[in-house]
Amino acid sequence: MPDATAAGALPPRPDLSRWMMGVGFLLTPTRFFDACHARCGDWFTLRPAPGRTLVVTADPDAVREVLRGDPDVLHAGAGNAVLAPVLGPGSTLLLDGAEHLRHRRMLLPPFHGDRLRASTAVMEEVAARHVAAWPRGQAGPALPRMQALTLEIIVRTVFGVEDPAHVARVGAPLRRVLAQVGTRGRVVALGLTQGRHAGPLSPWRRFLAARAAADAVVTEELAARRHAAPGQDVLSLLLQARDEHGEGLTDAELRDELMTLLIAGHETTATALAWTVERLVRHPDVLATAVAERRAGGHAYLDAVIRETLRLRPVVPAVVRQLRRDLRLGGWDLPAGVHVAPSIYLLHRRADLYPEPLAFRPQRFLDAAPSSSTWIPFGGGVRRCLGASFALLEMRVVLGALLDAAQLAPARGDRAGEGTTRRAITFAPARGGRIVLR
Ligand code: HEM
Repeated sequence: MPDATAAGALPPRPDLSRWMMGVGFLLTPTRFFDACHARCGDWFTLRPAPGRTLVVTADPDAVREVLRGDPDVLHAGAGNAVLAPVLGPGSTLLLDGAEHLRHRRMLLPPFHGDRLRASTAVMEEVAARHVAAWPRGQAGPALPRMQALTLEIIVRTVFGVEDPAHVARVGAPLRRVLAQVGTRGRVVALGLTQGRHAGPLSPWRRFLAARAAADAVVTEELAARRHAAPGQDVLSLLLQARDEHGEGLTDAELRDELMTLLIAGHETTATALAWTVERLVRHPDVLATAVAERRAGGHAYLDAVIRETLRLRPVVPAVVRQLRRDLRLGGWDLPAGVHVAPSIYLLHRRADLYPEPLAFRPQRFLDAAPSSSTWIPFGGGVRRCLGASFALLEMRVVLGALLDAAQLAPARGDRAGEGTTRRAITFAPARGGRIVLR
């Protein structure tokens, strides 16, 4: 659908310089969104790329309406089109309508109920082994360590493989794809060279080569599994899953879904874990309470720490929906084609929803469970992250293993909180969550 250009109907555009509009969005994203909010309030319009109109909102009523609205009018798949080069067109994240529901129904069961509980043993074993091997007494970023750990968990959960060499053979090409979008500079370079006919060393061509290598490994695993006896892993369950017409997913669809689960399923969780330790080492009282609770065998406070981190440092800063027809929202008549983006980042920082919103205070979530309309790090409605329960359990297990095995401290001279950097579509700690383990 062509994007809308009917500017008159749209919320204001922030009066920021062209440079700030382009570079701020990519390089200093939280400062950029704070500046837009300060200038325009809860609604503003951005043009992040030619022909793309993004209406950002932090208005709680509108956010609720968008997340719970008619999925045939509010297309999330079209809104996520930017992910297509990495995930492929058959990814749940990129589908809409009946096809989206068909895929989602088949993907959900492995990540819930008994199946989810069965994943705990893998999470515990991997977490304890990785944490034991992390260097002691030396400052370093938590993020790469968390990425290696969550990658092993998701590869083992999805493919049911245990042999370390096999896990590495599947995991390494996936990390190489993500490395292509892993820094601010690379995101900018990729955007500038995307789709252009350039030499083999151009960022876009290098990205395509990395993706082809990852594709090849996933396709190979898939082919091998089609001929093997089914196990309890996610791929075995997906191979057996059938829709209401008795049809399963094709190989091309399965490939894209596996890519989605592997990538969406570990990079986000690793970043959330890095933010959690970044926050914990700067709040010794919170850290001490979490350790004491762990020794007493509980996890309610640790869960609240995780929820508070996801509130204040959401890994995915916004969800996006493209309008398939004109829609009135928050008093604005938005034309079909526009992209509407409920801002998770701005919503979570509203003083009317969270008193003293910038304070890191896990207690908020001990007194009351998070509300599904004001705490939305996993999005919402029929598009809510289908790995949310998996991610929350994994975070509890990994942080628990960390608190059991080591004392956490901030790196020397590193008392101030870390800023935010953009890694592809995620917001990550600027220095990777630097900590020292003792
Ligand atoms: C802390 C970790 C995670 C965060 C913050 C996160 C966040 C999100 C968000 C914001 C969305 C979009 C929701 C919307 O548009 O309303 C999403 C969708 C999705 N996530 Fe996650 N996610 C995480 C972990 C995971 C894991 C572990 C998996 C898989 C094992 C996963 C798989 C997916 C999938 C398949 C979708 C698409 C759902 C759909 O469109 O129906 N995510 N996630």
